[in-house]
Amino acid sequence: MAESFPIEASGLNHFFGEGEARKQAIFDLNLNIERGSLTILMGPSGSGKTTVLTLMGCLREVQDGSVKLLGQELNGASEAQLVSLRRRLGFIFQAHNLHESLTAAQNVLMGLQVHGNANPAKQRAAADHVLDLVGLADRRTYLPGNLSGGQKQRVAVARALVSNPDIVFADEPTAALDKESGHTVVQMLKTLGQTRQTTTVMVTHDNRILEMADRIITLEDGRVVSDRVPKTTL
Ligand SMILES: Nc1ncnc2c1ncn2[C@@H]1O[C@H](COP(=O)(O)OP(=O)(O)OP(=O)(O)O)[C@@H](O)[C@H]1O
Repeated sequence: MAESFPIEASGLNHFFGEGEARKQAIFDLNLNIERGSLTILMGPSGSGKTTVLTLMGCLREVQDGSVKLLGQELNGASEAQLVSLRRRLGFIFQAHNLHESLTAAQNVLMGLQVHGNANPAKQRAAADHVLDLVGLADRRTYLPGNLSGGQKQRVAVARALVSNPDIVFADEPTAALDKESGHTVVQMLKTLGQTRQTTTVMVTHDNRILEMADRIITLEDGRVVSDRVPKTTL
């Protein structure tokens, strides 16, 4: 049997507002995303990127059409089904939302909280492992206030990855970073795609990282206007 895609959207529409104020934000989106790939969603402000990311990430209810995530239909899914799916996802946002009073390692451990009462020693080992992966092994006891912007974002990446998610959704993860730190963060996600088959979907305006993607999808006014492979990965 052919393996299914980790993300499949078909005939997806989305609306905001009620009555006269009702406005369609996404129009008939059809998209299959390959396992282990790094896909960038781009497009002008208001084109629907965040709406698509949050629909795919089980953060917004699917109103019309279909989104299948890891084989599970989201349209009509129960809260219990959504909760168990979210445990298989990692999220990285522009505002990294680290807890200022917790060390880097404790912030990363927060990424395992939703996963119940696994062995604390194993959880700490997992947190140390991902901090090592993002090059911050020697900063594990630092508070966010003592880390640079790039280091904080790498802690946020480690927190998203500590549960070994099947899919990572990232919204502008490099916006606050210098070129080198942004490159490091994206390279890390790309490597995970190759080593663990982690699938990443990333919204970005950052032209500096486009060529690192496997696929670039451009939205305009809620529709896909271009779906291409960057020249350098051909
Ligand atoms: N909660 C909301 N209520 C009403 N309209 C919304 C809401 N969220 C988004 N929209 C509208 O839906 C459309 C798509 O918005 P979305 O935030 O997905 O765009 P975007 O491409 O992510 O933009 P940006 O790059 O500015 O973040 C826009 O017209 C926006 O005004």
